[in-house]
Amino acid sequence: MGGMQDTGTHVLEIFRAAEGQSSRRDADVLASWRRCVNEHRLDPTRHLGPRIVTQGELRQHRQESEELLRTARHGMEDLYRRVNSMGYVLLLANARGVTVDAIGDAQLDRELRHAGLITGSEWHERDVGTNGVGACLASGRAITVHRSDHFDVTLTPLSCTAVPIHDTQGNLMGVLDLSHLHAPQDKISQALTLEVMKSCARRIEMANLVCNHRSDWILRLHPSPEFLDVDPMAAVAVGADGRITGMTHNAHELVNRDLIGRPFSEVFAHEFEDLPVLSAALAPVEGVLEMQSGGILFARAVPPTAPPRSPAGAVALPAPLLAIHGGDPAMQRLAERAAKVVDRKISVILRGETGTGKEFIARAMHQSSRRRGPFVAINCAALPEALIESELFGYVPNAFTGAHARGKKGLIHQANGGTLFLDEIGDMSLPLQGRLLRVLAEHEVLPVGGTRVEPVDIRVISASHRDLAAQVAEGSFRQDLFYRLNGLVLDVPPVRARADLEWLIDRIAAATEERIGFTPPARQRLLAHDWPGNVREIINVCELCAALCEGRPVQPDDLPAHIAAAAGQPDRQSEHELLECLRQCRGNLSAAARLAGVDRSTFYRRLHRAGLMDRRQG
Ligand SMILES: Nc1ncnc2c1ncn2[C@@H]1O[C@H](COP(=O)(O)OP(=O)(O)OP(=O)(O)O)[C@@H](O)[C@H]1O
Repeated sequence: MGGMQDTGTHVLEIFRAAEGQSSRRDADVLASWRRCVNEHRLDPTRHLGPRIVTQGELRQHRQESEELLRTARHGMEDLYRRVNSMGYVLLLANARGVTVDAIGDAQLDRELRHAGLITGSEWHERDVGTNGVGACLASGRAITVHRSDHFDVTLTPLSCTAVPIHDTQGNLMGVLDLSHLHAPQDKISQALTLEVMKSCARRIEMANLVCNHRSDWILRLHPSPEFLDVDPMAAVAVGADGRITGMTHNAHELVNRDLIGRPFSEVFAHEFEDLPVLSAALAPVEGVLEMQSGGILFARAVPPTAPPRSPAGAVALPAPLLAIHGGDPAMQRLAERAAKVVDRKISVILRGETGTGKEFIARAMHQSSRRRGPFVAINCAALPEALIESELFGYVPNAFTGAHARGKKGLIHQANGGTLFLDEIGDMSLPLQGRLLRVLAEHEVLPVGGTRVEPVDIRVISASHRDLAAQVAEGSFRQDLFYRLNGLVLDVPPVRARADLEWLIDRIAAATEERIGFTPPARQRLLAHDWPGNVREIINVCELCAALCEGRPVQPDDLPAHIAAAAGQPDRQSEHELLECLRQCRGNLSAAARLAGVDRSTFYRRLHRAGLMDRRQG
């Protein structure tokens, strides 16, 4: 990268600013510099550069950011079309600062890679110093980090304009960043970019609100009437019970008070029943809405486009749990039961074969809960016996030969305020089971070599592919620990028993970097394959296809031979046999499946394969 700032001058300016000297830099940039020096203890003389996460980590980040990716993609493409060939790259980072999507000029590929402006780069301010994504995440505000505003001198040729994207509940979902590799010296050159980016984020949030709140009234808001219909400044969603259910971030600023969950009439000086009057059908001119806090806004109400949500008795699932399946009845039941306990002190055991998504579900439960601490996963079978104790419980300074002089926090401590996921709990040794029991019973950890216990607040989700009750009976698992862990048992079905196979394949395909798609014959082969239990096999196939196809749709020939051949296998029951089972059982799917000698999901899949049923039914 050319145009780098002189290191000495740069470092000096940062240190002076961190000491509180006045500066002509923007206040948000100065605040970030100060955080970097005083809180994160970063050294401006060192080249920090973004870490590039592993492929596995990237897949995980993309899966967790599914809603963000879906929400932002259209807006990103639209924006990129306007700045194409102008030396820009558009990045989408999740709330942890990891780039989960990027659109850039293919001709600049080498330069972009060199600068780390690619998917999988991690831009948290704590690691990389002041940068667009990191500073935007830290402040929650739109920002331009222009050239020498960057903390790391090697980033100073760049100009990065980053805007926050919020979900409909007001939580920061991620950051959209437009970076220029060789921006002009003058920061004012980027003023327009900042405004364009803000408007792009606003429209993304607006589209997301409309898409996620089809059953609610949408109220578009603007301080003046001219833009109300074409580009409203903000919007809120109002549910059938008259309470505000969602908003775009600007609504919060426009109305200047908390909105989510509040009755409409508490925020505005109008009754919920008045909303139809503000709808376009009844009011050819925009309505004037008075706020309870004083002041007025122009408003246009759009009626619901879908029937009301949550019929009596149905559980409203939080988004992360909603995203663990695509209509499989057993998974739906699992998600509903899980949703009921996410914020309770009930221990959960996830039971299922290896690779069925136990950790994936545990993460979704953590994300659905109110716990703000981290999710820490421990594979009890993979930790080396000699290390397991110090890894779990930590140790005090110089606790044993080779120990770190400053001591170390254990994994249990790291999960404080969050969720501890204990995978393969059945493989834990009996002595360690005893120590874990103490942590769970007393809510405190005793580090190795220590004499003072430290309090911890953790929620435990454990997983096992073994039968823990049988292990208790044979004496290899402590009964008292079993009772502590065994609150709610959730059985995770293997892939072969899932009725949402097509959804699962599409979801995993969409999470590949190339976002692969399948031609109809390839899709048919994939659906006809008898998958084993492990989701990882689908991941492997999708990644292989992504590598082989380089962006074009996947053909049957691109699939591994055993899958490409699947459609010709004669293992299927004939259409006649399937229909006969159904007829004998008067259309009762479960009974027909029993009659055919298979489980319900397999029977259902066979019906689908034989073209006798739409996969979305049933
Ligand atoms: N519903 C899903 N959608 C997309 N990917 C999934 C889903 N469920 C699981 N996966 C992916 O499948 C892989 C295996 O899942 P996970 O590690 O959660 O399984 P596990 O049951 O905990 O495995 P193990 O028993 O080996 O620890 C992971 O990469 C995970 O991200």
